Amino acid sequence: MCSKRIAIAGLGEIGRTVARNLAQGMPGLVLSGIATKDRMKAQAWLDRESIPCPLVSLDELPGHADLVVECAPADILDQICRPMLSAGKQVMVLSASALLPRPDLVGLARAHGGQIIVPTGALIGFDAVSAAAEGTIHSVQMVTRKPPGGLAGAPYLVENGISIDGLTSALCVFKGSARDAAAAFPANVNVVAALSLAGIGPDRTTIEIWADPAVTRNCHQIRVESDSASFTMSIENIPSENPKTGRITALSVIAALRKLTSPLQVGT
Ligand SMILES: NC(=O)C1=CN([C@@H]2O[C@H](COP(=O)(O)OP(=O)(O)OC[C@H]3O[C@@H](n4cnc5c(N)ncnc54)[C@H](OP(=O)(O)O)[C@@H]3O)[C@@H](O)[C@H]2O)C=CC1
Ligand SMILES: O=C([O-])CC(=O)C(=O)O
Repeated sequence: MCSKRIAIAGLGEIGRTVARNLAQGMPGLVLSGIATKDRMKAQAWLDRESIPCPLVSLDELPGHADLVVECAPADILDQICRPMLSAGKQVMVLSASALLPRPDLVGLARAHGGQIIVPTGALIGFDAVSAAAEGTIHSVQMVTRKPPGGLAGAPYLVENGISIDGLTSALCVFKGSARDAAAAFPANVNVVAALSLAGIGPDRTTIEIWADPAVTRNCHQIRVESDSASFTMSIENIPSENPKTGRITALSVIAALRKLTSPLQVGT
C-alpha cells in the first residue's frame, strides 16, 4: 500500500518537530515536501538534521502531498488551504483563529471532497466536548493565563494601548467571545477557536485572557455544562522556544497524524 504523503507549511516551532518525527519514520506516512518563507534557512536546517525533503512553494503543495500540516502565520491560511481543498485534499490547520472568519473554506472542502482537520493542539478534552455536542451543550467557558511574554505584540493590546510590560500582578486583558478573541489575539489563543469549533461555536464560547507574571506556563481552564455531563479541564503548557506556543502542540499534531493510518484508534 502507498504511504500517505504529508507536507508541512511553515518550518517553525511546530513544523520542525513534525518534520523530525516524520523523517524518523511514522507507519504509512512519508514526509513529501516543505513550504517555508526563508528557503536558505530551511535548507540549512534540513542539512543539519540530515532530512532529505524538497522545498516547494505554497501553490506547489497539492502536487506534492495528500495532506498538508499548516503551521504557518495565520495570514497565509487561505494560500495554503484553497489549492489543497480545491484539489480534494486534506489540511491539518493549526492557525485555528484564522479559520473562524473563513467558513467558506469548509464549503470548499465539502464541494471538492477535501477535509480540514483541526487537532486538539495546545488544548485538552475535544473528545468530551465533541461527544457532549452530539447532545446539548449549555455553555463553554474558558480562562487563559499566560506569562506576559506569551501575549506580547497581540493586535488587541497594541490597538488599545494596553501595556503588559513590567506587570507585578495578574491583569485581565480581554473578556468576550471566542470569535472576538481570535481576531484580537490571532497568534495567542488558537486554542479557544478550536474549542469553539468542537463545541457550540465561536459566538457562544467565552474566554477571559489574563497576563500573569506569576505563571511560567500557558494555562488554560475550561468549564463545560451540558445535558450529558458537566466537566472542568485544565492544562499547563510548557512554552516552547516560541513563548506563544506550548510544547504539546506539535505532539498533538504527531498523534493526530499517527491516527490517520493506525489500525487501533483510541478516543473520538
Ligand atoms: N491550534 C493550536 O493549539 C496552536 C496553534 N498555533 C499556531 O500555529 C501556527 C504555527 O506556530 P509556530 O510553529 O509556533 O510558529 P513559528 O512562528 O515558530 O513558525 C512559523 C513558520 O512559518 C513560516 N512562514 C512565514 N511566512 C511563510 C510563508 N509565506 N510561507 C511558508 N512559511 C512561512 C516561518 O518561516 P521562516 O522561519 O522562514 O520565517 C516560520 O518558520 C501559528 O499560527 C500559531 O499561532 C500555535 C500554538 C497552538
Ligand atoms: O492557542 C495558542 O495559540 C497557543 C496556546 O495557547 C498554547 O500553546 O498554550
